Amino acid sequence: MYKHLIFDKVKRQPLVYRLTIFIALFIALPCIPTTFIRIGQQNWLLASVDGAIAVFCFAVAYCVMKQIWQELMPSALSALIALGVLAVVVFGGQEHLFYIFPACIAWYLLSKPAIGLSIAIGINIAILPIILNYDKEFLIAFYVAMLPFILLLFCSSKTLHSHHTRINNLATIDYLTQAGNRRLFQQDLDNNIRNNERHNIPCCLILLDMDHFKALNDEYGHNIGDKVLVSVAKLTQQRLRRSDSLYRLGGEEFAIILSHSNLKEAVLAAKDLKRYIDAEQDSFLPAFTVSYGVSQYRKEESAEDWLMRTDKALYESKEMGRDRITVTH
Ligand SMILES: Nc1nc2c(ncn2[C@@H]2O[C@H](COP(=O)(O)OP(=O)(O)OP(=O)(O)O)[C@@H](O)[C@H]2O)c(=O)[nH]1
Repeated sequence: MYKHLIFDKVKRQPLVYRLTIFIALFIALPCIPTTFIRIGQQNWLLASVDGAIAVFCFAVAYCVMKQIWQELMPSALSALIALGVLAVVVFGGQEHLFYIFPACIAWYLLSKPAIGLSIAIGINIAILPIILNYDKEFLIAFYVAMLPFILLLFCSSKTLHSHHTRINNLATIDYLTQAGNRRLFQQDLDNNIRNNERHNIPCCLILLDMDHFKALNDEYGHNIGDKVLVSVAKLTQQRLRRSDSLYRLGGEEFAIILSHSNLKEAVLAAKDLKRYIDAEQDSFLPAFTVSYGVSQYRKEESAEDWLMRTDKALYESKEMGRDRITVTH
């Protein structure tokens, strides 16, 4: 019964944690009998090294399972790897090689991949002269045993990468239109301002706001309204250059940051976009128009001031009758 409870707990962990628990147990379990064998041989040094490794790995598995002390894990694993290298180099315990590599992989899984990989490669190169003195059969057995871990490394790096991309998308992409969200907009706006201040790279902003969207929603329903929003984002994305990015600021308001563009180029881009959106609308959806505000970043202006200035231009478009572009200089 208790066994099942533990198994269930492990099964509920994310894949990366499950792999780490597996690796920690893979290292810990063989260390128990070897500790007793060393005690029998009265080899106290290696007995304490093996005992320490077993305790260490059980502690790592426990902490990962309980998801506690995560921030201590890289240090714990570093200590484990150091202990392994010490055992190999100083005491000549060649079987300790078997956990250095998995421990590096656990390091890689739990922390930054680049650091984990560098440690794994660095340690393997460092202990190469010692390994080369071992007999051939041992080396073949060692690398064959390590093969599943190398495969694990590749599989887990793919999983980690896709997890990372998913989390990043959830945090920065608008779920409806797949444009960047307001948080990403704020970040990119700051980055563009920094680039302008440091390298004098011009950047522009276009704000877009759907006209009479409330009326469209009221007449055709919220679902059709959503489809219109998706369609606006799609048409806009089709027209943007690689260096331009689209964001949904909320409701029916969008923004485009044009990195590397001056005001003249931004006005041309806005006119071209307006023409395209007006001409290419989906015939299955109700017709709509959009108002625009265009501006270029002015030196030493804050992000809020720049946004407010562009918003004023957009407001002017609305005031003047909508379905038009207003430029602020
Ligand atoms: N379908 C849909 N509607 C939304 C969404 N977010 C906001 N809206 C609606 O967008 C409408 C915006 O209305 P207003 O701010 O009055 O703007 P408007 O009717 O476009 O008028 P003007 O901007 O002055 O032309 C509101 O009715 C909101 O409910 C959304 O995600 N989907």
